[in-house]
Amino acid sequence: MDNTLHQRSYLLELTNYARTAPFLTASASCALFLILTRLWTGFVKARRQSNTGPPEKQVPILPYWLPYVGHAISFAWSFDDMLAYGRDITTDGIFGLRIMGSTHNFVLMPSLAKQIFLQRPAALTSDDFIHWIHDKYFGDGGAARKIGHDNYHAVHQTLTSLMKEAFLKPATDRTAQLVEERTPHMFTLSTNLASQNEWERCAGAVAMEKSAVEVNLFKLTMNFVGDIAGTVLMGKAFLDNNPGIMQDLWTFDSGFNALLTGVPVITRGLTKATNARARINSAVHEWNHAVTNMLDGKEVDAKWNDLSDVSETMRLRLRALQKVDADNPFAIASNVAVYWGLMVNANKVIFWMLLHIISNPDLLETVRKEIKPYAQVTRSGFDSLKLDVEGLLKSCPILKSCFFESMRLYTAGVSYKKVLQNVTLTESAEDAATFGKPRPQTYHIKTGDFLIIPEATLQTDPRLWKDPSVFWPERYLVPDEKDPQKTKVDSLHLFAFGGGPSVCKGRIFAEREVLIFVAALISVWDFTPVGKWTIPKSSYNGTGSANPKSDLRVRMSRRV
Ligand code: HEM
Repeated sequence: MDNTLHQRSYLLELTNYARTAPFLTASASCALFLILTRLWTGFVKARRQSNTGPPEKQVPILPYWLPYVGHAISFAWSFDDMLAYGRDITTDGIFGLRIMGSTHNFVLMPSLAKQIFLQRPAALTSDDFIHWIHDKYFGDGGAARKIGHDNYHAVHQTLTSLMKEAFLKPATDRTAQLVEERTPHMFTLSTNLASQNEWERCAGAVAMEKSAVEVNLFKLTMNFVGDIAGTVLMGKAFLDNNPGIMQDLWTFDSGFNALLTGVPVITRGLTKATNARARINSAVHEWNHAVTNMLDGKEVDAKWNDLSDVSETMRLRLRALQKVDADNPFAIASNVAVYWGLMVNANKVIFWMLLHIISNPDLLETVRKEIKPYAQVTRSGFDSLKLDVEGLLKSCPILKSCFFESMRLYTAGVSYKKVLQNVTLTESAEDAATFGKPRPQTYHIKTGDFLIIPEATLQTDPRLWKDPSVFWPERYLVPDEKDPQKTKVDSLHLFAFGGGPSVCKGRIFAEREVLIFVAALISVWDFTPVGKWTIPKSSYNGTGSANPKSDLRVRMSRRV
């Protein structure tokens, strides 16, 4: 009785105090609430983290301070730091973040990633993620969502044509032909800037003594590759009629992260990105109409007279868009997405791979020796470079291994899936041992959660890759089981192109493109640094492939 009275008077005293100092009381209550949330979520994580408990368990979620909001702020601030932190503090194959009321499970083990790739689209879908990108980044105003599941997929499935011969053969042949024609004659060095090729103008090309040329290597690579790749996908007329389109694309790409948040335009950079997007969308809108009319046998404006070189995939997409009677915002965003996907990944990988090879004299010599039979250079006028693409793809293991290593270090793809049906994932014994766990464990992922494979986090995990920050050209050369005297190239646990139904459909072409450009450039040109060789730090506009934080100036001179 005495005790109860004592408690009541204490409560009364507390209430009176709160009335006299409401601000202080509210602040103290908030702080207490946050601390309790942090303690409780920390406790739950520690329990779930246990590697010695039952083999089946729920995903450990990193502790957080704010209910509902969870990790949203730190994730938006720097998602790669957040993911690296999550990876480094857990031995599990998966960890969770709470973001605005939903659970996002990040997968760290290759064996779990492979199981995710095997799930049917009825269990996991990327649609929500893709629709969000279409809405916020490509600016379709939600058209991809509104057009309905069946219509959306009727258009989407045309992407598989990127992996079929009807696209691949002409696209590879055209790329090789343009690279052969242009690589030995990259520079006009005209004193009139307007007469220069776009890539030399953008690269600030300057003629030096002994017929050397000084350029900014990243800008040169982006624009030289972009011009050819864009021509191969969309046809020459698209670039001829839109001379500023590539520069607009780089500006648009630089706004990826910011546009994706959907925050209204506030900075100058974002305004520039939005304006560039408007110009790209308008160019693709006009092109969509011209090519559709051409396919229908209708008359087209004289400037679109020759559309015979539009790629098979883009023709199929325009037919599919016509069939589902797509409105303009959906038709535009659908085709801009493919053009953008083609333009902002492979050329960056080419830059990094080229730089690692040319800045390492021993590696350069080895690769040149390996590719020599498949990249022949002579001084004979315009026919001075001949590429054997088949040979480059199949008989140049070091070149291919350098490609994988560049992908590992300089791409950050993300496979983002919503869980439509409960999913169970089990770690392999090998992965569990690699992560230092006494045994593999199984996780149950609930409907409504998200499952994400952050490729860059896996690609730089020291448990999976020895010296993960080192560019190691021979990393993927493994003994051939059929003939132990020989080595073969194995991509190991590299999933830079994602996997499962949403896997990168451009991956076969991308590999060909990268090997063709790198082989051609190092066969025709010698590169020396202005100053000394440095590998710049990399940064991402979001996911995708890395940009260098600074460009680097090099001198190029013809070898033969
Ligand atoms: C080295 C260069 C490239 C890298 C690293 C890369 C990476 C990726 C990744 C990580 C995805 C998402 C996969 C997933 O959700 O699991 C993707 C999707 C895609 N990529 Fe690539 N990509 C590259 C080059 C290309 C090229 C040259 C094209 C040609 C057009 C292309 C077209 C696409 C398309 C259309 C998709 C969407 C697939 C779908 O939703 O079904 N990519 N890419």
